Amino acid sequence: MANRIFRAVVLGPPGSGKGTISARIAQSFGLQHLSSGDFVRENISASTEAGILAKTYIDKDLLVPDCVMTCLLLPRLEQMTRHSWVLDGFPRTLAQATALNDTCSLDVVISLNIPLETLKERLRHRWIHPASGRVYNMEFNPPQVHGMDDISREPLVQRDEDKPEALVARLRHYKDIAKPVIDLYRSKGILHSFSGTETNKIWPYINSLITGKIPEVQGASQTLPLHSQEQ
Ligand SMILES: Nc1nc2c(ncn2[C@@H]2O[C@H](COP(=O)(O)OP(=O)(O)O)[C@@H](O)[C@H]2O)c(=O)[nH]1
Ligand SMILES: Nc1ncnc2c1ncn2[C@@H]1O[C@H](COP(=O)(O)OP(=O)(O)O)[C@@H](O)[C@H]1O
Repeated sequence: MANRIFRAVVLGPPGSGKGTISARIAQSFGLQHLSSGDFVRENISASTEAGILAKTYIDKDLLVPDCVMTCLLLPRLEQMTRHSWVLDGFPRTLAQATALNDTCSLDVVISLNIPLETLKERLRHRWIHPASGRVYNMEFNPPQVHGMDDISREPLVQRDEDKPEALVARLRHYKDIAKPVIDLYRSKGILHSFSGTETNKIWPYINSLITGKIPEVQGASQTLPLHSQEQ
């Protein structure tokens, strides 16, 4: 468990492994894992005002507007001033990065550079358990029982936005809006970029980066829920 507050953000296009790597960071270092996609999906399931609004954009394969995302995310982060966390999926735009900057300071920003063909292939095989946000890949981390979540045994689904026809436009759009965010964190001196086609090969480098940033971390710690609801 970290002895001081530590905050990391993981940036990357859809399918780059933000969720997978953030879950490993959370588990290895005892941090909370916060996922913007999960927040959005929770709000859609709960039919909150923000969730209903967000769904109208997601249904059109669009990003949720900055003001909706910041209203969803920032109050949660403000409640977690005494917790260390790793955040994936936010910020995605410069406006979100600026709003985050006004709320808290970050120790590390990890940017994942994964080739386009690899992203397409991964997302084609990505299946999720909607209720928990648990993510599977039919090749990389298949479920124990085909098509079923390992814990609840409920059916897995493929998200509409992961279907091949929606993918290329999504990935192109990511590049355009991510550049100023990456430039901002590079100028602050906290950006660390990792390239490759396999999460398992990138992971040791990320692990050693974070170990170096929080030397007081006592190695692998307790297992936490991957998609934490903690306040
Ligand atoms: N084949 C393969 N799949 C991976 C690898 N790393 C992650 N995945 C899978 O690729 C998909 C996208 O990963 P995810 O963490 O959801 O990416 P995100 O959209 O950036 O959060 C998921 O189905 C993962 O299980 C890898 O190294 N190889
Ligand atoms: N920071 C954000 N800004 C705008 N929209 C977001 C943000 N995070 C999540 N969303 C919306 O929720 C959807 C699902 O998010 P996520 O699970 O992070 O998907 P992926 O990593 O596959 O893009 C996104 O496609 C987008 O519409």
